Amino acid sequence: MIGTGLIGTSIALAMRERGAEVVLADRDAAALAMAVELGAGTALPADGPVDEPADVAVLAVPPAAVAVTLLDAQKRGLAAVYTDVASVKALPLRQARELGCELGTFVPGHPLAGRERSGPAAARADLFLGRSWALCPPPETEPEAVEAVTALARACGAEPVTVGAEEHDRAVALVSHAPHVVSAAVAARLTGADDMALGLAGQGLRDVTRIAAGDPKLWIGILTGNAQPVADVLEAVATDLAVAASLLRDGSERAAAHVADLLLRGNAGCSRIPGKHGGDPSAYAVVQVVIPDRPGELAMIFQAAGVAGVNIEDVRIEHSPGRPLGVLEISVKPEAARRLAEELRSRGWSVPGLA
Ligand SMILES: NC(=O)c1ccc[n+]([C@@H]2O[C@H](COP(=O)([O-])OP(=O)(O)OC[C@H]3O[C@@H](n4cnc5c(N)ncnc54)[C@H](O)[C@@H]3O)[C@@H](O)[C@H]2O)c1
Ligand SMILES: O=C(O)C(=O)C[C@]1(C(=O)O)C=C[C@@H](O)C=C1
Repeated sequence: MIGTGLIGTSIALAMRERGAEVVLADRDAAALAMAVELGAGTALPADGPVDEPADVAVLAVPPAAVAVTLLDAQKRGLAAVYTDVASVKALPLRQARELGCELGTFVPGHPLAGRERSGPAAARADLFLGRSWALCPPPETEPEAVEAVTALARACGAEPVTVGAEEHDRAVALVSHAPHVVSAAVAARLTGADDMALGLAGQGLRDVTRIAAGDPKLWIGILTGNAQPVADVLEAVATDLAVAASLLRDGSERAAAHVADLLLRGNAGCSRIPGKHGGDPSAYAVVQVVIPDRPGELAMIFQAAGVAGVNIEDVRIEHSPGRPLGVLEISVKPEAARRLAEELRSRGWSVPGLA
């Protein structure tokens, strides 16, 4: 593993859980030491060739560092197969080609999972469970190399998806990169907000701005590395926003109907975002349980689900800090929803829906 930040350490931890031997490197000694301390693997000697090449070397460094890191790793003979995890794919591949890297053993990759925090301390072995992992091998890549990286992605619990580098970049401009900029633009409005306004912030603002907390240094590399596709999406979003603003100023009923059209298109777009397993999000039923803010409450609810023989597919907690109650939303197979609701009611919890 070269690069022991959030993604590199998360992959290393996931592979360690599956019993793999992992060797780690990072130019930042503190990041490397933390990853070793977390049990992600052992440190690779700083330079020179290695006695025994690894099966796969993962380059988990910023997009602009991928090609030079690949060249260096290949010169050292670190592994049989190489992959990276950068959020953009055409740029590192083009740079790798220009630098004369060996492309037969290189499988550009991108796990579609992450966090708004950087560094090894934020790493999680379960980060990739149920997520897509894009693989963008160029024509030169050997099938055995693709197979090895496919197996790595699967071992981390992800679902490999093979796609061309340019097509990948256009897709993530829409589903990841432009949304990041939009989130940042909303959050940026808050810098001058007064404390009273900020005190009124609810979950909506937190949902829209979570990713805006991401590392600007990493993100500027991602955005400039995928500039044209991101700019295309941002221009379309900006047009929608400008039209909505001028319609709201207009204030007429006809104008309100046009704004409502944007909101309806928003609903339609939301409903197209796949659920946890990449399937139809409506495939699960949601059981809502009112929970008192007491220690042990969640454990008891999960135990009750186990007693009822109900597999929990996903959970989410809605609660306003400082309030004594919250709502636990448990996603289950539709046929199990009523059984779970009855079990929870029989144990004294309030389950308002599913009469
Ligand atoms: N953060 C996310 O949500 C996310 C998700 C998927 C993919 N990615 C991609 O994963 C890669 C790593 O991102 P991260 O979030 O783990 O960042 P990070 O900042 O947590 O970690 C990056 C690590 O790479 C190291 N590094 C930088 N240049 C290096 C070099 N030349 N040689 C060796 N080490 C070097 C840094 O010291 C750092 O420890 C990026 O390419 C990013 O686009 C990020
Ligand atoms: O969930 C987050 O915090 C992320 O930023 C993850 C996210 C994404 O947009 O989904 C961000 C960039 C990566 O390349 C892959 C995943």
